[in-house]
Amino acid sequence: MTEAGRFVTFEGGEGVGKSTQLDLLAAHLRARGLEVVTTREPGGTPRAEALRKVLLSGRIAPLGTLAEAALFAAARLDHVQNLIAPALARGAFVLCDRFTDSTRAYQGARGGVAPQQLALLERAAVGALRPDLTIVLDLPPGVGMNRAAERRAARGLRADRFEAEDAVFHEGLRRAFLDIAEQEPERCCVIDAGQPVDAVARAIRQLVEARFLDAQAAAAQ
Ligand SMILES: Nc1ncnc2c1ncn2[C@@H]1O[C@H](COP(=O)(O)OP(=O)(O)O)[C@@H](O)[C@H]1O
Ligand SMILES: Cc1cn([C@H]2C[C@H](O)[C@@H](COP(=O)(O)OP(=O)(O)O)O2)c(=O)[nH]c1=O
Repeated sequence: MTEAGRFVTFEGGEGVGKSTQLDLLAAHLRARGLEVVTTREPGGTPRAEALRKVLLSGRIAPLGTLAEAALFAAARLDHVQNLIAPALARGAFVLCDRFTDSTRAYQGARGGVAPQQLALLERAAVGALRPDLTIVLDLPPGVGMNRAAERRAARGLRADRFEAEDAVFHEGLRRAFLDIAEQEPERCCVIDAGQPVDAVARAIRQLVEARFLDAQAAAAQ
């Protein structure tokens, strides 16, 4: 468990619906009167957002995946110290779009950085902090990539460093997230993201309520 608050992360490949579902869960929890902080990685603080720009531009890629992993960790260190940890200490729900599992999947499983090196970077960035719950949104990569491409077209954006990777990369990513969920079943929950938005949102609400809010209500009785 984290400190007083609750730390929930959303993970999965591109276009699986992480930010859509994060916003819906935030609205639901706020309607119940809870303090909710929504954030994302890489980013979440001004310094980490500056690192995000460089990472997603692809300018770090020539330095290799270990250097990329180190920069993701640097962004995460600032994010944890200045936003996530203080919010948890206040007792807030912190909902984060991607976190350490994205580094494990993208830079580790797909990028080939050794697990021991990733573990060192992770420890330096987050210390003992672990998400209380990680929601892994699972979708065949073709569907997610199409969704992400439609979203980009609607916003007039180009594919970033990772969206531009090929189908084999994205299929491997899906497997990597499912493997993480299998290894840590108490922390991770896999949800079928191919369902309509409302059905996915309902599944997530039920999960969060059962895990955090029902238990709280029972303890208060
Ligand atoms: N369950 C869903 N079914 C169909 N389209 C969806 C669903 N969830 C999200 N989308 C759409 O897919 C695109 C990507 O969703 P988004 O939440 O931005 O994904 P992510 O944050 O995982 O990249 C958006 O245009 C969004 O409206
Ligand atoms: C947090 C994190 C993200 N990433 C990648 C995954 C995404 O391609 C990108 C973040 O872009 P973003 O637009 O937030 O993700 P999405 O496309 O799912 O909406 O950075 C890593 O490679 N390692 C990490 O540790």
